[in-house]
Amino acid sequence: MLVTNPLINNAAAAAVSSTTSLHHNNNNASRGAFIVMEGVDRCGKTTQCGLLLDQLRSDNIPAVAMRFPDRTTAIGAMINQYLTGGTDLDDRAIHLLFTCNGRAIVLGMVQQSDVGLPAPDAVIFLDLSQEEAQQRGGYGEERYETKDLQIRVRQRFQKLQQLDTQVPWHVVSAAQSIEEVQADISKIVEKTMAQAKHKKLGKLWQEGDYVAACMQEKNKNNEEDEDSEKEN
Ligand SMILES: Cc1cn([C@H]2C[C@H](O)[C@@H](COP(=O)(O)OP(=O)(O)O)O2)c(=O)[nH]c1=O
Repeated sequence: MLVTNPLINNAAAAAVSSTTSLHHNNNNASRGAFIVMEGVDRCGKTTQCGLLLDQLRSDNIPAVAMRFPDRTTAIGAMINQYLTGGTDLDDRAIHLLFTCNGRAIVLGMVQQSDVGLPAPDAVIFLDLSQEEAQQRGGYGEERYETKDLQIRVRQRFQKLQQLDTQVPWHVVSAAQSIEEVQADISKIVEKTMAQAKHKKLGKLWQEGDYVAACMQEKNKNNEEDEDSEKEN
């Protein structure tokens, strides 16, 4: 979910899985806030974004939601075909389609294609274990909704959170009741909107962060390779 200036409609979140977003423009403020809601499939992004949108509007705060991938565009239709199993695509090709559609898919070198996109004022990460997500409705219908992949997605999110020195990440337990998650999100959104008024909107993966992230990723991969060689 994003809460943002309405001029920005190509917001990006550097992560796997669908992102629901919300744009907000408060006339009394210099600008609105841009907030990304993330998490594994079925953690509750769509539900919580809808609740937040209703709440902001009932408080007379203009807000707009955006969803990634946006399956209504021509590129979104190609992503949809891939996710629902209709077509096969090379990993790099699907990554670029996600980027063109407004978001990224994995860490490391592929971050390059997202450098310079608007950076969120906050990321709200709805944290849910794979076991709990699997018990929720509709799980397993799409290509990425497999146990192993979703476990890796959650680990990648945790890594991304450590690498992201630019954007504040807020981890909310999505295993709570809908009302408890909603209350946690409300507090974060309120604080983020107040802070965003006085801040310039940043750009995603500025060169320094990007290079640092790639180096960390490369070192980690080398360590993992060495560990698996020792095990073999
Ligand atoms: C928010 C929430 C959703 N659900 C269910 C409703 C939906 O059938 C399913 C997925 O919710 P949804 O909001 O669509 O998740 P996402 O957008 O992250 O994929 O989970 C719960 O069981 N408990 C919850 O607390």
